[in-house]
Amino acid sequence: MQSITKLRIATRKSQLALWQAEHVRERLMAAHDGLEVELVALSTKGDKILDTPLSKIGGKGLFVKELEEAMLDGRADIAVHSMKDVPMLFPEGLGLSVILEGEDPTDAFVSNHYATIDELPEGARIGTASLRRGLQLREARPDLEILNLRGNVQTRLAKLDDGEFDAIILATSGLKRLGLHSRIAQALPPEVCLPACGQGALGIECRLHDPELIALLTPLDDPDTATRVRAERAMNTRLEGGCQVPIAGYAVLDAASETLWLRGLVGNPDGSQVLRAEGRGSMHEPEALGLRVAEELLEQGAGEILAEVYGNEEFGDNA
Ligand SMILES: NCc1[nH]cc(CCC(=O)O)c1CC(=O)O
Repeated sequence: MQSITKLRIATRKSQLALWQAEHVRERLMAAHDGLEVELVALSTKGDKILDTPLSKIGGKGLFVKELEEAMLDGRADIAVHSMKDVPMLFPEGLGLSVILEGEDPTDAFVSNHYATIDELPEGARIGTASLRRGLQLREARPDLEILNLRGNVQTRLAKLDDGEFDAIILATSGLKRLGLHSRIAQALPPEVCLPACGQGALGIECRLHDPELIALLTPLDDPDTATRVRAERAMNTRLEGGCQVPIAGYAVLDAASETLWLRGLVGNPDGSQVLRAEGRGSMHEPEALGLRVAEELLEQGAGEILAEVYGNEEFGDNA
């Protein structure tokens, strides 16, 4: 017998966050007859401060802290996160309970004038605040001018439409969720732009000592996506990747052979040094594979590159 009759979801107020929370609300109501689910919309530090590079505001989990406080003091029961924004460590008592089926994990090239990144003319202006995206773009096209671009998805699109940029890069998943498929000029293949760890996947955070609540959430879990994300996050954790780092990690699951293929990348922001490593391993041991790929990157000098980035004030967004 299910005794929880009402659940509150803490969410940020951006359209994408609201879409994601609403999606989980509908999934939960479909899984549990008569369950009432309510959204509790909160402003986070990362949403309020838009004129400063994220690195200067400081603190990991700029977008999740307020949501976690709401769960800890009982104003909310769960929080829905884009997995790529979720820090590696959780406050005492909280943790991830389920990972939902993932959307397309790629990055999207978005432009009003050019169909692909290769069509961009020499010296074109491209907007992104992500070190990960910036360094891979520089590597592919050293001639491009890479400019800082912050704000939520709609703000970023508005800046593109105002002519500030010839193109911008956004997560394909975010655009699809918001019904903005038509904005995607080109889904960048992982060979051109390896996605962020956890990109495209949603996770639910909750109080871990609440078995009844966790049982209620379990039907939403997608084990294949969870496996993929666990490998990517294990790699990120070993590299001590916070959220504002030039690290990419992308795992692909082959269910038939029960193997996982993980590719990782670390680079310095100007793209002058880009390290890559990859590995295959059992889908039953995703963390072991993540560790192995991380170790290979560290052997190539990833630690030195990251130490330099962490010591530098200028680094940017986590996308
Ligand atoms: N950094 C912001 C952010 N966090 C999650 C997404 C949506 C994609 C996802 O679910 O991973 C986005 C937007 C973007 O990167 O364009």
